Amino acid sequence: MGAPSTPRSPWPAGLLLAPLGVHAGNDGNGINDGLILLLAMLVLLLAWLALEVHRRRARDQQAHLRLLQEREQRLRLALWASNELYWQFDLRARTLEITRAAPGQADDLAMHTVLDDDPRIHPDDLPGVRDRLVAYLRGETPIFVSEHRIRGENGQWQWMRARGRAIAHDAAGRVLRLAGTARNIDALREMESQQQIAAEVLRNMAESVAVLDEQFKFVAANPAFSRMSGYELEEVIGKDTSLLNGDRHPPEFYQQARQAIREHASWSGEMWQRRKDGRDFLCAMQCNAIDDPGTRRRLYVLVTSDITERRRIEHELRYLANYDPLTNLPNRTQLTERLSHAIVQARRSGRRLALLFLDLDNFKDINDSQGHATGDRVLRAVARRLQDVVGPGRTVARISGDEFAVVLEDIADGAEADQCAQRIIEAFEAPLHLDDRHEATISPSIGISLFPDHAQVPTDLLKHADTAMYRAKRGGKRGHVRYLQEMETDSRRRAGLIAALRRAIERDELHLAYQPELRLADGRIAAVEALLRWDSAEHGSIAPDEFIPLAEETGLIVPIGEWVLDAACRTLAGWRRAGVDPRLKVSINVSALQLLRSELPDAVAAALRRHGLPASALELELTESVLMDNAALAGDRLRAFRDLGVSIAVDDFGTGYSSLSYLHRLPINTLKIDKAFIDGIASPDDHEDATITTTVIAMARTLGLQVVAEGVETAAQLAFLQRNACDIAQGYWISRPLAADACLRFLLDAQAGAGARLDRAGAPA
Ligand SMILES: Nc1nc2c(ncn2[C@@H]2O[C@@H]3COP(=O)(O)O[C@H]4[C@@H](O)[C@H](n5cnc6c(=O)[nH]c(N)nc65)O[C@@H]4COP(=O)(O)O[C@H]3[C@H]2O)c(=O)[nH]1
Repeated sequence: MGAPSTPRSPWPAGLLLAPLGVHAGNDGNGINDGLILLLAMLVLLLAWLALEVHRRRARDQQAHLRLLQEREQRLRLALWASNELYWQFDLRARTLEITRAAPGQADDLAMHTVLDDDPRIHPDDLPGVRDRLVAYLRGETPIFVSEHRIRGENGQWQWMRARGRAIAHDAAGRVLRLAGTARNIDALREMESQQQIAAEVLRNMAESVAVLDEQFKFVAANPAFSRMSGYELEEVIGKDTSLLNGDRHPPEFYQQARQAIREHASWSGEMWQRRKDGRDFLCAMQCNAIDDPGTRRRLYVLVTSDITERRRIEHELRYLANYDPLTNLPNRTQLTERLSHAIVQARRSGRRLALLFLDLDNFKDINDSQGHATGDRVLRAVARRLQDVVGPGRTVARISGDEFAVVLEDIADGAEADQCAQRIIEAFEAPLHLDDRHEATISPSIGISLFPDHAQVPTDLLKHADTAMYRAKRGGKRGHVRYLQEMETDSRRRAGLIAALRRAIERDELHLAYQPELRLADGRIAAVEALLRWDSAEHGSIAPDEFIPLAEETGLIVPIGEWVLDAACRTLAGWRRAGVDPRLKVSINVSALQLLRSELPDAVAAALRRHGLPASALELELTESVLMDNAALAGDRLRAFRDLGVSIAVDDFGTGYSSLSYLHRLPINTLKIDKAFIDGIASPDDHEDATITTTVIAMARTLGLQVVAEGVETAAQLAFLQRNACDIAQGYWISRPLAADACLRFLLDAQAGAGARLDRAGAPA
């Protein structure tokens, strides 16, 4: 478009002037005619001009109309193609006029206009729309722009983005109408929201996600990448991923991974990487190739998780599953595995293998008396000692608690296993070094089983070695025993007895027998010893020598001992009420485990209180070996009993190699000379027993201790004891252990008579 040009005349200027010049010289008529002609021509000319102007205007109008139509067509096309609609909003009437372009019937585009006198904007978006409108009307924004939901023709909410401006004002300049375009942006918003979610997911992912170019240079990465690698994004963009390579893999490893990604468009695996701070971390990686649709270049998306910690925990769990954390020795699981392997080898080579099953003697006592920390130190020291003795090539395992095992592969015969067991026992004679100041001495009992002689599979080898170990224990501990088939019945019985013993109290299968003790000086029954009896519903009557060791091993002796204490006190209290001499004492046997438990003095005091007995009515019997084995604690415990007023007897005296001078330092009242010595005192061939007995009696007298002779079976023995001024005699010659009511009759009869009735026919209980 240019400046409007002046309309040009269809006649050249010379033509208009030329007729005027021709008639310039004519007279009057000639002048009139000429004038008329001239006027006529002028009229014609004017008429022609008017016509021409009219035609021209018509042409211009048509051209303008075409232009307008063209423009309108273009506008329709633009509206239709851009998917926009045209709107006008009347601020006073609050009506919204919407015009859309849509294909008409004749393949043209038609405009459809609808007037909405109740435009519905989503209530959540309404305040925002209002604010933006007000901002525009106040001139705060150059145009009105808003994204909001309106109710569409189908009744559904649709997101629209509207842009518009004022198109009409009133005289005061206030805006009357706004107009503009708007488009549905549902799809756009959906896409934006998906992009936002994807971006948010990437941002919050624990896995590091990095995008690499074809040369394996970083293009992008999420925050987890920085957390994992220690590098900020800007430090790595454009850098090669080898920036993270450590030296845990050879360079070829990384090359092969890249090669695999290039060839297969995908790679996954584990890789050690190095953080910015130099620490290595183990990654699980997944790398996939993608083709950027925009640039058509190939990219790699690398998703990485740090599995260092997970792997460490896995290792730890595997270690815990196979090793004992206290001693670092293989545990039972690992032992079984190694045994299986060793069995396969032995089968191939035709050689033997031995399994040594070790249990520490009296370990329970150490644990109970000196605490678990000391117990743990002992176990660690035992593990070291065992490894030293058997040598590095052999498996030493800790099975549980104080049980260990040694596997001897490739041995010729059982004798070789015996020798190794003996070496172990001797090695434990030297004290174990616990720390700079503490030592402990402990011995093992060892059971031995052999492949192929005794078993074919690890579990049986273990079971048989365990059985043999129990036999070694019962054989006096600190020894080794090889498995024999016959032991099987034994161990089955043991297991059965233990199970039955656990239920003995609740099933009321226990009772006490009482054996009177005779004062030789005046024939009075000074005490009765309470002896435990067990009549098992399944196993019949079991001797204390059989079930007491089982109760001690299993710890059942603690509740059973409490039961004995209570039952003995109850019986004595009943007897007292029945008229028995109140000077009569009841003595009960106390096992090592009971002594070691700090609750025993309180339990004793409580039982006495419960049954209204004075402390002087109770005597506790402890075997000499219990006192010797627990020397450190025994003194304290015994003093607690002395403070209570309860007396203490040393049972089985003479069997435990203790010195009287040691025992003298303990607050004890009575020595009970073991039956083994009494058996020989009246025999003319056995001077040794007689000498020992008289010496013990004499020494005890000088130390102010009372002496009881156990197991007196004959009148001759009794006479010997009387002659040698023994204080008290106990044994079948005086009375067998009696049931409580029988014992009561015995006591009352004895009181009634002049001295004890020597009841050789008394029914044993
Ligand atoms: N051959 C023979 N034996 C005689 C004679 N006089 C007594 N005896 C037996 O010798 C044992 C004496 O008990 P002990 O040395 O304390 O030895 C007891 C004691 O160490 C233990 N025991 C018994 N009752 C209990 C208890 O309640 N608690 C604990 N911890 N141990 C107990 O069991 C062991 C055996 O007890 P019992 O079988 O009752 O055997 C009793 C008794 O019946 C005799 O003239 N000749």
